Amino acid sequence: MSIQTDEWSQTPAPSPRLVGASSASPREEALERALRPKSLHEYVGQAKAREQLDIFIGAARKRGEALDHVLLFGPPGLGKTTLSHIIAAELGVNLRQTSGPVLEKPRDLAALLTNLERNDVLFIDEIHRLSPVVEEILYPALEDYQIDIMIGEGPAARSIKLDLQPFTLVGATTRAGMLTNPLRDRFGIVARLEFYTPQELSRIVTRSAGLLNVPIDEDASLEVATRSRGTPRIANRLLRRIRDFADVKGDGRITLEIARQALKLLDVDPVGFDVMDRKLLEAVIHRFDGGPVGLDNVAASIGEERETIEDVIEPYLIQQGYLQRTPRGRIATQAAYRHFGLPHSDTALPRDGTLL
Ligand SMILES: Nc1ncnc2c1ncn2[C@@H]1O[C@H](COP(=O)(O)OP(=O)(O)OP(=O)(O)O)[C@@H](O)[C@H]1O
Ligand SMILES: [Mg+2]
Repeated sequence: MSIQTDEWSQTPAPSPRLVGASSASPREEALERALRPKSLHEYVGQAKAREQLDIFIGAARKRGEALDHVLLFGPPGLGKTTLSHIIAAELGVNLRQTSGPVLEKPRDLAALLTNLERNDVLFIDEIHRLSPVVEEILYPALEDYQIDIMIGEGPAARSIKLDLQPFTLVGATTRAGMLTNPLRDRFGIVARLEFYTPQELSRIVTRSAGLLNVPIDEDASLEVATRSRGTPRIANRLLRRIRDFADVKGDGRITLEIARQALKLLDVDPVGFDVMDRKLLEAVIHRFDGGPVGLDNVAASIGEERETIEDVIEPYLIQQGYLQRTPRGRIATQAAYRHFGLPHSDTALPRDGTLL
């Protein structure tokens, strides 16, 4: 199996955060690649997605057919890119990788599609950001392994059909809701990736520590796991920073005490919230009286993009029950007040004068 990354796959890096979930510098990305599990067997957690893929991949292999198209969705850093590589590896085929925003013209995608070999995997990251004209090319490609291309110009121009090799599209997105219906309907396998439990993350931390040759105590590994916002990318980043701390302040071994001290220095609080999580919750509580407050107001108030709030910050806060998304806006829950040691006034909740 070979992995080819073409010129189109270089997306601009999002704004860096200390240990945030988004992809960061090329160096961070290289380290991330080194820690990536290479087989379904090594891939921790996501039992449902793993089981599904295991069966469908096995069946496709047995029949020598292309796997059905796969859509992976979920918050950043949960393992979508990792899983796409694993799918190609398990199928024993090539992986071609690109992303929605860099496929500007139909011919960019056509060139990729016509170069695919039989049963190859085409991975399109951020597939919700495909332009409509490019998406149009994709429909017949996905359905009948065919594309229509224009030959010539002016009155002599004509459209011809080109046959493609059977292939599997793996699409990844942080927002399934932003996919058009016709595109979403063309995926036979849809896997939603969930936040990981501390136990699962602890296995990932221990595995990564082994690969990095860092001795780590079991309780320290669980501590890092508990404070990683349910996200393997964050767990691995924290591990690397704590390793530096252990080298300088200790003898290189990550003990519970070393982990705690390092996490404090990294400004990661006991439940794993980072600076941005706290900033958002505190804004809703203090500036908007606990909410409901609209997303634009929150964004302006903390100086962060709407998309970053929706894709990166909010999902974990909502999943953990600190924030609620309602039609009238965001509301800080009792748990959020408790987290900051503040009294929660229930009477403040129905803001429109109605009583519960
Ligand atoms: N199930 C897993 N088991 C072990 N490690 C994992 C798992 N999932 C992810 N990781 C680790 O987390 C890192 C981030 O995963 P990955 O890049 O696949 O996330 P992503 O969902 O593609 O994120 P983004 O939305 O930002 O593209 C990987 O480098 C990998 O080491
Ligand atoms: Mg990715």
